[in-house]
Amino acid sequence: MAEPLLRVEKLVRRFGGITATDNVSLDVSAGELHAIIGPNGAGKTTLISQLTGHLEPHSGSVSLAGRDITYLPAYRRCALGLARSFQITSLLLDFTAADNVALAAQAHAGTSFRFFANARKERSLRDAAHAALDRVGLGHRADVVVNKLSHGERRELELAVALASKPKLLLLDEPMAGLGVTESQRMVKLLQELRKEVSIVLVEHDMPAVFALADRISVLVYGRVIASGDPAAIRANDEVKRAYLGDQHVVTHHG
Ligand SMILES: Nc1ncnc2c1ncn2[C@@H]1O[C@H](COP(=O)(O)OP(=O)(O)OP(=O)(O)O)[C@@H](O)[C@H]1O
Repeated sequence: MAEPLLRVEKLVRRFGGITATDNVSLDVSAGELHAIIGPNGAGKTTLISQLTGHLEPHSGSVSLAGRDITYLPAYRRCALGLARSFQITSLLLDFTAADNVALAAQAHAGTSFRFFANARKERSLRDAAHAALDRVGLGHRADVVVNKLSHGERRELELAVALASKPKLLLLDEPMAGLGVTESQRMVKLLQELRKEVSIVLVEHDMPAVFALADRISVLVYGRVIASGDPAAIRANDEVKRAYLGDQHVVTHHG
């Protein structure tokens, strides 16, 4: 079998007496959309932070395309093709949508933020920014200051920012959070498009969205993966039903 794009092995991270990720292991193949679900406090964000390099594990390992990245700093992982879209917005509110993406493209290209004036003018950065904005359907809003964008548009812009580094693997932490029904349907459609080009790890509480999008789902409860499988297997898993899905209305109206 081909080597997975991402391999997580026995990742342990404690906070005082809490084991936030407790021997978490999972594989993500190239082209896969792998969702991670679980109740509040299950360790999803802690897991993502260890994948991006914002948090060090106490033990275990993470490898990307066969390379051990467990202790690489975040910027080196980004250069290797890992991008994260944050649960809490990291956009520059007084800058335009295009500026935000151009800056991300510039950071990826390795040039200093001191030369931001150039990010605006530099043709290749501007083109990369517009291409990323087009991919998320925000091309027509390129020159709008982030402050004037709607919440849904900001979420889309965060995706464009993440795409600016041309990632192999995109880590998305609750992209649907705070979106209304129409906006989250748009986000699902957008992710359905993006997943054709980039592998995705998706942490999300919106179960209809997860079940509409995922190839595979891992369920975290108290820091442990209690099940991993395709959506049908997860939906039918008794332990998952007991621990998490319970009576939740798991339908696929985003389909
Ligand atoms: N910096 C920290 N210091 C202390 N405890 C932490 C820290 N970060 C997370 N925790 C604890 O680790 C556990 C896992 O938290 P985490 O935020 O990873 O869960 P989550 O599944 O992402 O939750 P949510 O769905 O609410 O975002 C929780 O018990 C949390 O209180």
